[in-house]
Amino acid sequence: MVKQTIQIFARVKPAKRSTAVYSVDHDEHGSSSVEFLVPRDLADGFINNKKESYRFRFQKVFDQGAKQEDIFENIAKPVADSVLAGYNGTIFAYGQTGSGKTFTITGGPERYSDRGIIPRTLSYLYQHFSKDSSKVYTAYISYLEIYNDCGYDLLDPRHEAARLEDLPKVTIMEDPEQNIHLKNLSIQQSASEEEALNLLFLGDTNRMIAETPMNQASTRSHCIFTVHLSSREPGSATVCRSKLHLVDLAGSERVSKTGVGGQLLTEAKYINLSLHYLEQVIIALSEKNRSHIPYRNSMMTSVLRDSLGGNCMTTMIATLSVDKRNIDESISTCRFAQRVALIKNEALLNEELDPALMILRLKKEIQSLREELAMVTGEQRTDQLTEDDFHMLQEKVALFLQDSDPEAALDLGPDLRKIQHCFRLLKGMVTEQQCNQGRGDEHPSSLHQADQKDQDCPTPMEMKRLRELLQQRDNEITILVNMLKREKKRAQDAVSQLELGSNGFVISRSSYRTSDAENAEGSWESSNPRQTSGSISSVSTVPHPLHKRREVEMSLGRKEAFEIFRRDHEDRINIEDNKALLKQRFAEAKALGEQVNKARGRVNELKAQLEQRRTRRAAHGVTGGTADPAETDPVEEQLRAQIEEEKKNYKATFGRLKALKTEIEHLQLLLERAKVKLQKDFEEWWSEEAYRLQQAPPSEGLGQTSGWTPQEDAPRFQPKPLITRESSVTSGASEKEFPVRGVAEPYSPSARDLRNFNPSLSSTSRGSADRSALVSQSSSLSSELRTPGYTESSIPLTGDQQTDADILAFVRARQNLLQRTGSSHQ
Ligand SMILES: Nc1ncnc2c1ncn2[C@@H]1O[C@H](COP(=O)(O)OP(=O)(O)OP(=O)(O)O)[C@@H](O)[C@H]1O
Repeated sequence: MVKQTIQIFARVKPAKRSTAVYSVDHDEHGSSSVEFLVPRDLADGFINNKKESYRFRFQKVFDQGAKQEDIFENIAKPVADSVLAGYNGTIFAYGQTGSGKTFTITGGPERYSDRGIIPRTLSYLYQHFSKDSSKVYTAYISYLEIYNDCGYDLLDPRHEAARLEDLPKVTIMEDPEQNIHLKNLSIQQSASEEEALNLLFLGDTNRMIAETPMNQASTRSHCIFTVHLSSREPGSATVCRSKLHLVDLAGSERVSKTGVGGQLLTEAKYINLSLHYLEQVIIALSEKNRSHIPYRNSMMTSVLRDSLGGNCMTTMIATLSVDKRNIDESISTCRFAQRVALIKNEALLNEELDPALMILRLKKEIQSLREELAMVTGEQRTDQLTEDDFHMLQEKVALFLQDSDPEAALDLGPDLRKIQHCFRLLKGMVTEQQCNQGRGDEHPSSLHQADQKDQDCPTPMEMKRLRELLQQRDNEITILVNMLKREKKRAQDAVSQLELGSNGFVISRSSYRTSDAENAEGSWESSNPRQTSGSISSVSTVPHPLHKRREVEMSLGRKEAFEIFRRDHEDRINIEDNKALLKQRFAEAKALGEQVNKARGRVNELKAQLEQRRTRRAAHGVTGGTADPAETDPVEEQLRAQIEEEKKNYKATFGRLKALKTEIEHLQLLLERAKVKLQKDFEEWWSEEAYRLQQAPPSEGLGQTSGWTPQEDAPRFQPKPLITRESSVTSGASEKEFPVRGVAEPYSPSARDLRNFNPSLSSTSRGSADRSALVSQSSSLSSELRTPGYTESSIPLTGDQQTDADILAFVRARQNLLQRTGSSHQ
């Protein structure tokens, strides 16, 4: 058992604006402290120039310049090492919104070097698995989001979540031993780093997709990424199981400061409530003699119960923002950390016997005991030995006696009849020898005769010995039968234990959600997951998380709009940079691949030369040449040295290629995610604009300056599920007003609507100025429709073939009419 207080670290986020007065000091013991100097309030009308100083001690404080690599090396690596050694580990980030929790735990979305603790730890763990051949490792991953005290499974494999509520709901269950079970949380096997990263990106993407402007999940929810690890030495029945929780908590700011209302206030209350409960748990734990710790008050504290005051090595990272306006929040984050540092955990090595392996072992033991028992009782062989058997046994005994080796054994197999017969033979020989010694050697008799005689008239001494032997055998049989019974009972117990799943693991055994409480309990992995119930075996490989999302079908106009939206999107530069980097990395990988192949080719070539050289030397020796085969050949030596050199070369290049592959995969995932985000932003913008046009009064809407009536231009749309405004969408008025089909059809703002639109502003923060710009562009579109020079591509189309055909027919008819009446140029 390792007793350890929770380790606390602080990280200061790089500041853009003017910062408060603060300093970071490192002492000679390796720990550091951060100090804030805050001006005293203006009091009683006179200026007090004194400053209040707040100093907080941490294991280490990482100032603004700290790299992700430093954070991993100093904070995450030691925790990962203890998880590999079989202890549970938790790292959680705590701090106000925007202070860098997600950046620290998951990483930034732009650069490979911005990878956070999760991807780096996964890399480290899988590298360790491949290096350590003394153990067999298995890793499973789960990703839980807690929002408004409800749990959601972020690894939902259906990839269709448009809202958080679409994700499977995870609930907490507690067994009589007070172990927490998370029902409906999928735990997916991950055989490689790539699969694990795919799962991380799948979870992050589900989180992002489910996020709406009303629910900025990253800010308002807690996320727990867990690696469930099991390891065992080959053939051993002892399994080491450990868990690593990497936790990104919700923003810790106080409600009063956030100035929120309505739905947001409810959410903020929940966040603050759960962080308040976290604080209560931490206060209770840091107080001596407190028997009740209020874990059950919130889902988050229930899930993290082991990490706080339990069987876990826990580390907290306090993320600090040193902007002037955030200084009080940073101070309260530091205060929280100081309390956390008082909590003592007791981490245990999570070793247990694998029931399945135990059963196998016991079965083997039972089988060998059965054989032994059968041998002792001879119960399985009731038939008589044949003449041939007698003959063969006689020969064996003779050979055994002739063998001068004192260790020589008489191998008769588990057959009591044969053993007894041989004993009789040997006894006869001994008796005969004794008789001969008494009477001289005048009556040598055959072994068989001795056997007969022995059987006919046993001496009293022999009788006594035989009785003793019989008694001994009876005792042996009783002992063996008892042992057998005991083993059988143990095996049965182990089977029932396996069925009950009564080990210390607290997460549902089946990979995908289980529908009943029974299935939710028990071990999350058996020695052979493919044989367990549930579908854990079916998820050994993870499809690319983002490819499975349904492609949004776009009309031509919408595609054009999307192109412009993309061109002007704030992420475009990053995307382009990453694309260029990816291209460069691909080229490097190609070159390295060629180098690897060349090095391999050279090794093979040198090996062939070496072989040839050896053959030639051998042939030379055979044909009477002078070369001494024992003598070292300098050419051969040189070839060997060259091979070694090339091999080193090959290994180094191959290592670089492997690292490059990881980087390429990461970049690809970043690009995929950026693509999904872009698509999502576009959809949101599109729905919002269509909605706004729908709501706009005629004077503001289309057709104000044209002969194209407002009714004709009234936009129709079907909003995306991310923003639900069904009530306004289905307003009867707009349905009636549409003259072409008489039913509400989706409306697509034309690409022209977007020409001067600046998507660098998020859909939520975009101001009304942009919207009116857009509206005026949209209205100019109607005037185009009046002119004979318009092209069909400039007409707002819906993407629905039939509707578009109707619109175009209507526009053509209208133009014909205008031409005929001579009003086309009015
Ligand atoms: N150490 C850092 N170096 C560079 N950029 C950072 C750093 N920390 C945070 N950032 C940037 O600051 C912004 C906010 O960070 P982040 O999203 O990690 O904050 P957070 O604490 O997780 O916020 P929330 O509570 O809303 O989830 C992001 O754009 C992030 O990339």
